[in-house]
Amino acid sequence: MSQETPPDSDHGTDARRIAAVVVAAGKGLRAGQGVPKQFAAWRGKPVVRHSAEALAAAGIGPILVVIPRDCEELAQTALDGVPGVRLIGGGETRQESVRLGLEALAADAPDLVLIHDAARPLLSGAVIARIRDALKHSKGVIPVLSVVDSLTHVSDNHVSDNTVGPIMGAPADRAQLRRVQTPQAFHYAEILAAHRAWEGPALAGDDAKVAQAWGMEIALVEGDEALHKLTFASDFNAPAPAVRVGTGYDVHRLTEGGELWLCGIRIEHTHGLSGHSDADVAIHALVDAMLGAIGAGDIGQHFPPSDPQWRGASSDRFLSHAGTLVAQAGYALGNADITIICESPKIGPHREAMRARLAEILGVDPTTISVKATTTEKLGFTGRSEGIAAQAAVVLIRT
Ligand SMILES: Nc1ccn([C@@H]2O[C@H](COP(=O)(O)OP(=O)(O)OP(=O)(O)O)[C@@H](O)[C@H]2O)c(=O)n1
Ligand SMILES: C[C@](O)(CO)[C@H](O)COP(=O)(O)O
Repeated sequence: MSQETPPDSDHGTDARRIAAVVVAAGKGLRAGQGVPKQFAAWRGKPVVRHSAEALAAAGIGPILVVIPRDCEELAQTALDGVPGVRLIGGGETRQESVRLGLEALAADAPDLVLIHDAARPLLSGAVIARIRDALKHSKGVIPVLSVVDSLTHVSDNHVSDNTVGPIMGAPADRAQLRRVQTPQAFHYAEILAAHRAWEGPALAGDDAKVAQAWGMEIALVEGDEALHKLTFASDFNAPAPAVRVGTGYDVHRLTEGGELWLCGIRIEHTHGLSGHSDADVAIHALVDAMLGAIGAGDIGQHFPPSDPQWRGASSDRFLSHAGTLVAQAGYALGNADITIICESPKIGPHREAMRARLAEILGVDPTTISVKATTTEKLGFTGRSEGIAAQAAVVLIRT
């Protein structure tokens, strides 16, 4: 394996087609969840949905999710609505499940493929970006973490002969060891050939081993402690963070005539805000802050402006959807602080009605919500009354 590759900054320029295989065909027995662990709820949604959404958000597709052959209904429910997902039956071992997933991509072969364990839900955009950067220079890339503890062989719950280090009794050289994670990424044609050719043990370990046996050199990038593989029941009891924070910002253009909606109430004014929905800029900023706090993307992902069903829609619906997602993720609104930036109308006379309306939509006490306003001293687009901007910050408390 080669040395850890530093990320570069222009991974966005790689135009090669990149797909994903998410292996979710294990039994997940050690987790003891009643259903295979990848379909059990974890931090507000099924385990497998976390990484499928992260891959979709990174523009990766199709996403082949390899599932146990008797779990189609569970998998469909768990992954409902995630863009680019396709389901396929898996095999007896992880290696077989990976190979079946790769074979299923062959009819419309991508250039690159990410192979990921469904059991590793916290897949960040930063890890995906590091892997994609390294793929510009390498045919195979895996995320790894350093080893900080000593390693030993055991037998009958006692330390046994040391076969880890080079010398009897000597500690293993941790500088030469790494903990291996997924996604592991490869040139598609080559990893498919490697899996087809694999004649090693049924429990291959990981795809890097299969690729290495086939003669591929594998580059390393920094992994992520959060990308931990959920394995035992205790992994499902671990509490989510007690507090989460999100921010949102939005702008809409003022046009003569039309309706002006702010914080869910209609305000009489010479101008209205234009947009695909009712253009309630303050609610949109608040929705983005709430979605941001639970890592659920942004308002455009949930209600695409290109979708005609949201034309003229009341933003109340967006806010109540964000409230539902926050509750599903296991959080409640601690407080929200909204600032509306405009020369006119004056917000003060409407402030209490706005707080009451937002509180009503979210089912919270109005004291939870603050609505403030400021001008920009006639400077900029808000100063020239060309548009209204709003920003919001929220704190969510674990329920
Ligand atoms: N035949 C198999 C075995 C495993 N996996 C997947 O490979 C990943 C890593 O496997 P592991 O965490 O060991 O899961 P299980 O084998 O399901 O767990 P257990 O040993 O507790 O039953 C998981 O996402 C799992 O669903 C798979 O797709 N097909
Ligand atoms: C691929 C892997 O996640 C790398 O750490 C790991 O090997 C998969 O777990 P398994 O228990 O070996 O299936």
